[in-house]
Amino acid sequence: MATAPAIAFERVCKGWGAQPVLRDINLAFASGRITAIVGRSGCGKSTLLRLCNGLLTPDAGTVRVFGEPLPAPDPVALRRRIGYAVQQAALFPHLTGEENITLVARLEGWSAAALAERLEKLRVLVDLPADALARLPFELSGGQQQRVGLCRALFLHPAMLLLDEPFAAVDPLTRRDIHRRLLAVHAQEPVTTVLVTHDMAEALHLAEEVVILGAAGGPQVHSREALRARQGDGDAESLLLTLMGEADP
Ligand SMILES: Nc1ncnc2c1ncn2[C@@H]1O[C@H](COP(=O)(O)OP(=O)(O)OP(=O)(O)O)[C@@H](O)[C@H]1O
Repeated sequence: MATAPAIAFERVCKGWGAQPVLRDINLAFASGRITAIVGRSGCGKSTLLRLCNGLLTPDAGTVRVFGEPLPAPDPVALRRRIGYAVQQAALFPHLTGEENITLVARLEGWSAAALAERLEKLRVLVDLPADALARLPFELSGGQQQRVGLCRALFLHPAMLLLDEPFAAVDPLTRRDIHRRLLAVHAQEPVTTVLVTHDMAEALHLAEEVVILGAAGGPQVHSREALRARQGDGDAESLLLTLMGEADP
């Protein structure tokens, strides 16, 4: 029997005032995969992501997460199963790296030993220097803040990871390193991941499936394999950009 998708959008509409943003969206995100969402600025990528964790509610249609329609009976419990990381990391400025990463687990009453074990595992996986844990966010580099944000999003063993341009603000070399780390984490803990990005290379490097949002006929879903087969490795990024342009309503 086929497994249910981790997230399913069924005829979902969302807008602001009279301005429709997402119209009649049907989409499914497979469990355990990384999917990238690309599309022109303002086409509704972040809106779509926030519909996945119930931060926003659709005007019409249904969002199902782990097979259950939102709103979940216990939205806080649902959100704790979903890691969420955004651009600039959005860390609590008055908490150290460690405190940021472990905050919710401490609220949940994890033992000191369990906290320490999980923290060390993630710290090593994302290659965060041990001394960075004791520092406040303003004392960390942008790349270290991103790593702290990633550890925080992953700490509770989420069933789903939502990443909203989390690597946009770091230099290309650091970004490449964090990509490597994210793939290493994903190999060990294959969590369903939805990544919003403007970076076509990032989308193709990290995701097996790329969704172009904002097309007149609805979202276009492309497998990385098919994109590479059509255009060869080097040019898959250009192909994706061309498809995005063609998809303009
Ligand atoms: N809280 C809000 N109130 C009113 N309008 C909003 C709100 N949030 C988003 N919008 C509008 O909805 C549209 C989609 O926004 P969204 O942030 O989802 O786009 P995006 O594709 O992620 O954009 P970008 O690539 O620039 O980050 C935009 O026109 C935005 O101005």
